[in-house]
Amino acid sequence: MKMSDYWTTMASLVGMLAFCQTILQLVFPPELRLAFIHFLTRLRHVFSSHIYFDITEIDGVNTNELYNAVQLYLSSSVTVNGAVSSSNNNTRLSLTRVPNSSSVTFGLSNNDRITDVFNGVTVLWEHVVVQRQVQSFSWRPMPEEKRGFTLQINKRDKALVLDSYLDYIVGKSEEIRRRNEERLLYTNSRGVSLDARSHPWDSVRFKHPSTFDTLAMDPEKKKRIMEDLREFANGQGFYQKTGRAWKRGYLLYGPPGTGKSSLIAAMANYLGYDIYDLELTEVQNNSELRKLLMKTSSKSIIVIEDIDCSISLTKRGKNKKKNGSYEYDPGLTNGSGLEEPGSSVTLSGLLNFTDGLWSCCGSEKIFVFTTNHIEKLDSALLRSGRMDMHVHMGFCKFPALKILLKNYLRLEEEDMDGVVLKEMEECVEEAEITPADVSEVLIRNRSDAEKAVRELVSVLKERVVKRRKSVRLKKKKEEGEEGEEEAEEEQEKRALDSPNRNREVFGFQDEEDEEEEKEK
Ligand SMILES: Nc1ncnc2c1ncn2[C@@H]1O[C@H](COP(=O)(O)OP(=O)(O)OP(=O)(O)O)[C@@H](O)[C@H]1O
Ligand SMILES: [Mg+2]
Repeated sequence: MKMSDYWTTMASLVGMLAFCQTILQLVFPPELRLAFIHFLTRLRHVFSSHIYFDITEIDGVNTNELYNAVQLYLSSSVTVNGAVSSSNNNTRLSLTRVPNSSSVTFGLSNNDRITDVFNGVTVLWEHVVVQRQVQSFSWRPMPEEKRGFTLQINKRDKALVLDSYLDYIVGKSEEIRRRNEERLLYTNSRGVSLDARSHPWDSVRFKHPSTFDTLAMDPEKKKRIMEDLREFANGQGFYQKTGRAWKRGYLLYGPPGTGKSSLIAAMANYLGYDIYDLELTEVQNNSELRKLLMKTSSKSIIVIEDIDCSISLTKRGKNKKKNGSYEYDPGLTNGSGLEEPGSSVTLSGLLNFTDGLWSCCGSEKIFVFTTNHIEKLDSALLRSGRMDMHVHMGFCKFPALKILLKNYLRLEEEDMDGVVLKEMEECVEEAEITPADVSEVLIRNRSDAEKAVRELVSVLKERVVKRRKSVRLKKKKEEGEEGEEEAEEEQEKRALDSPNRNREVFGFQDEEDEEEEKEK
């Protein structure tokens, strides 16, 4: 064919295309045009040797976890698997960097394609993004996008893809997430639309440095928690065999600053789970609570912090409504008993949240409640099955103190003066000091380890004196006596500061003797 003939044919083809497009636009109104294109696509699929699978971002009401898995898997294929990226030189990649994230994420651009090879079979992925129809009236300012991946495979490879390729992708994506060591922290806010397509949780990258190594707590207790978590994460078979929902509840209780939130972060880092921090006061009713639960993904920790404060708890039976339901006083009544309209998260709603049928949608979920006042909680909330493990986070003891010294000052036990260590060991429990307070002293003096230890010892002693004073005062009040408090306090201080002080001066010997007497 001559060059001029070639160009003539090309020009007539382009002309024909333009004509067809004009006809299409004239004949079909915009809504019908899309349907017609869909029809043509289907027609092509029927006669094609290929089969297509659509994996949409939203699956009915829930987020489609397979979509997220494919996205993560493909983004890693693009960067890690040279074979894939080199065969897709024309692929356009989108680059994203989420706030708080250190890494850049690659992804397929809208409506772009990429090939992947699995067990010698080549498959084609397309990232399909379609603008939703802009409605004449909408509460949402921006038109929404409908996203999904289309997987194109040869019909003869269908069995292989369905049997193992998709499982492989899910497994691989989980591995990538764990490796990235970046999890998401979700939170809910009031008034978020809960329709099927929207996501009621806002998320940020979660990079909390707390781990079980940095956590100051009794090593035995720590070991038990870690074992429990490990057994839970590996327990799919067990939960299935015993007919239990694959979930576990933890109640963390103890005074402020003892590490409850730090433990939650350590759990998330240990298991590689996301955290859903549920702000209960922002939830308006049970049905909203249920919808929030439905939109959580598996492998996650659902946290309600300070359950006794975020929502003022009324024990079951105390605040029974006429219709037989029980309710929380969400702190809005100010004790007046007048409830704000629209706020009716009930105790049974919360119990269902943790233990009802809905709690099993998705699997591998851990519920964690924290409180400073366990005695305020309804016993129904605390029973096994809801809160399987109760963890008391208490004041700092000597083993925990050693962990803090190691973390903050890099001081091992053997690096320290034996006398100082002994002093700390003797004072720390009686001082009733929280790990947060110890951390504060150590952070303040972190550039000078010696000074930090000195200050810590003096803080511990001061607290011991104060505590003994308050105990004595209390005792005297009970006995109705007035005492020589000042003099006794002074004597106590001198005893603690004396270089020749021994256990008798400290008064420990007396206490032990007393205890021995009692035992006798
Ligand atoms: N057990 C601990 N191990 C290590 N650090 C701790 C521990 N407890 C407290 N801290 C330090 O104190 C700070 C406060 O701790 P955290 O927020 O975990 O306490 P909390 O028990 O959740 O307190 P609250 O009841 O007020 O929420 C943390 O930043 C952490 O550095
Ligand atoms: Mg906390």
